[in-house]
Amino acid sequence: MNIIDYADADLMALDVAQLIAGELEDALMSGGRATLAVPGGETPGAMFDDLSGADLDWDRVDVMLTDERWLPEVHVRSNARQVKERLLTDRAAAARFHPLYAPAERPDDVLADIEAGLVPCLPITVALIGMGTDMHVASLFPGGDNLATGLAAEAPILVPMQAPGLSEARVSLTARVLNGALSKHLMITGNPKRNALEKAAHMSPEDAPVAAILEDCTVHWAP
Ligand SMILES: O=C1O[C@H](COP(=O)(O)O)[C@@H](O)[C@H](O)[C@H]1O
Repeated sequence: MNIIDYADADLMALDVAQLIAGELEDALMSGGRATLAVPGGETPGAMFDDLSGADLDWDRVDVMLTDERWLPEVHVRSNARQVKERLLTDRAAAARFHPLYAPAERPDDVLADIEAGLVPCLPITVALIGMGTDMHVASLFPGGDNLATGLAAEAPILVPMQAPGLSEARVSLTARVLNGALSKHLMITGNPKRNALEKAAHMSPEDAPVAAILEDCTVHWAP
């Protein structure tokens, strides 16, 4: 595993933002568009703050989430809400955002439409992925009802996901789509996640979904 250790989370945020900006800039040099996939949760906020001011042709960048909680964007737990408030500001406000949520009772009702909107943005140029201490990545949860589909070689772009203990339904990019990214970064903080990651490296993706995305992935860790 390629793990970069940082002295603290602020330094990690700054470095990851610079790395991602550089990778997007390289991709944009060919004249086309680039796609950035980002996680929700607590970990990426500071990195979003740093990346939002990067001097890039943001109007040629598509931004999508790795996963979403099935909640309207006004909800405090909405991953889209955080992306809009902390990443798509400053220069990055010019990027094109592709939400994974649409107003419908269940993800299944609108998933095909959301997937159709993502097709032109694939493959992902840079995927930043988050992980929980339970070893879930994106919303590929251990014990999730659609985990097998989310890990399958022929998986669709998105899977709906329900898992024990979750307070709402989820939608997630599948491991196939995350692994199709030209560059993959996993960003985690704290010893419990570090220990979980090291354990996961010897486990099956069915038990530790993060194991499905570790190949060719750079891990960034701060205490
Ligand atoms: O629920 C989620 O959790 C993971 C990890 O979040 P964190 O708060 O521990 O950083 C996140 O990567 C995912 O996008 C999110 O929906």
